[in-house]
Amino acid sequence: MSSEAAKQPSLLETHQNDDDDVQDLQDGDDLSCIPRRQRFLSLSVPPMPWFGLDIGGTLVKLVYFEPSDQAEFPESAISGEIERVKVIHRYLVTNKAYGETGVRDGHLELSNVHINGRQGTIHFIRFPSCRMPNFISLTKSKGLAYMSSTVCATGGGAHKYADIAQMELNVKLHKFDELESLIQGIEFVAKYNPEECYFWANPLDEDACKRVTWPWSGRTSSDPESTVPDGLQYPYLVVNMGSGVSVVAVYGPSNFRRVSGSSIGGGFFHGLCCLLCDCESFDDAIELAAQGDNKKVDKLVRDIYGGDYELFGLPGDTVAASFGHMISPERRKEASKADLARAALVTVTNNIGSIAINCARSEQIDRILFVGNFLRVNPIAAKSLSYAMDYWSGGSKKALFLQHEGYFGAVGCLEKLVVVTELRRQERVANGHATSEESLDEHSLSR
Ligand SMILES: Nc1ncnc2c1ncn2[C@@H]1O[C@H](COP(=O)(O)OP(=O)(O)OP(=O)(O)O)[C@@H](O)[C@H]1O
Ligand SMILES: CC(C)(CO)[C@@H](O)C(=O)NCCC(=O)O
Repeated sequence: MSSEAAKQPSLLETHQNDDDDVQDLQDGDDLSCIPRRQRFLSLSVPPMPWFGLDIGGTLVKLVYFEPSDQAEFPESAISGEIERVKVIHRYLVTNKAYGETGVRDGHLELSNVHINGRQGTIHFIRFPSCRMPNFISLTKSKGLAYMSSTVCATGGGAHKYADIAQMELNVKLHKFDELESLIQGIEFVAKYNPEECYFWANPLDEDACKRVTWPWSGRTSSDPESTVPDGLQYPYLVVNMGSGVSVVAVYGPSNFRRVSGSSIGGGFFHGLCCLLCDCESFDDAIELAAQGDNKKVDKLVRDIYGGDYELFGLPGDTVAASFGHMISPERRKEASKADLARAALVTVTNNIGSIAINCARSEQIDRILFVGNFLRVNPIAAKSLSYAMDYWSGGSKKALFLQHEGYFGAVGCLEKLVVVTELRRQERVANGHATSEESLDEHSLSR
């Protein structure tokens, strides 16, 4: 972090785009001077802006819904409130970076989606979880919390930060379970993006290897003439590779079970690379690993057998012992930082692959969906998992991947606005404040 940035430890150090005219949130701006209007809070639909927040062990994922339909503001909205929403909106969508650490993944933007009865675009933003205290201070100092008095949050941090949000911001976090949000988010995004799901064909063949779309739409296709291959039908297995790893078997909408997990995940890889290779960031660690050779570090089956372990079908180039060569001082001298980073990557990937195939076998599931930010900028892991699922299942099980990798929890949480709206409506009906329209609205709480 630059010394300039260090003086301003907030997410709000803007890196503006080329457009000089963009009106932005500046350090002097304080939106809380615009009076809070009870009118908004008296409606059952939560006030804009709408956010979904997934506060994970390493990264916070923030998704922001930008309405594109006409009813952006209720007729009752006052100009101050409208201005405030517009300023926040401009700030979020005209910047690609927020300070040193916040990033908007513009390439993932998802338009024409429907959330809570509104049509619009979802924007995807992430920043390190260690910046949460700065995020809260910023939200407080800029008065942003006045608008979003209803925040849907998931991930461990939704619990960890609930009291602080209440005390510092007077904001109630509506907490939703991270795995339920994850599955809901996956199904939501895949429904809107036909290109979302893909697999790697010929994963280990550099020339023939390619990404192939796996049409999700196939899951609902009843057209017997259809040549579209099967989509992601139930049941499917989700392997969420975040800081830690959770494995979830999904049998139908709202019917899922966490079947396994592991602490040897993205956090382990990142931590080990910082320790052994002096990496400053996850992206550095991945870049370094791409240049390394794990065979200089890992002991292979052929190092032990002189070839394959035929009786039990273990090929000679299978890793027998991760980091196994490192007991030798000579080998330690020969192994470069890149080799160590590659070995760390292979260790984590193999461990996850092994858990995934065992879970898929015991649950009798053929489609294995790998998600989570460990897969960000990490095709080595994705290709290796693809090969492993195919090899160890004799071709019966398939590794599938999703474009929005680590954002599904936040999206599922955003969709939970439907639940919050319903709760607000019920509260208003119970208190005798509901309009006749609200009283008649039988919004579904089914998901
Ligand atoms: N820019 C990044 N900074 C830090 N880690 C990153 C980054 N990009 C990818 N990663 C990897 O993604 C992992 C975090 O993934 P993800 O955001 O899905 O999980 P999380 O929600 O933080 O963790 P958990 O679900 O275990 O609470 C890190 O451990 C790291 O391996
Ligand atoms: C603790 C969570 C669920 C937090 O997201 C995740 O980091 C995880 O699944 N870790 C692995 C825990 C285990 O060993 O099962």
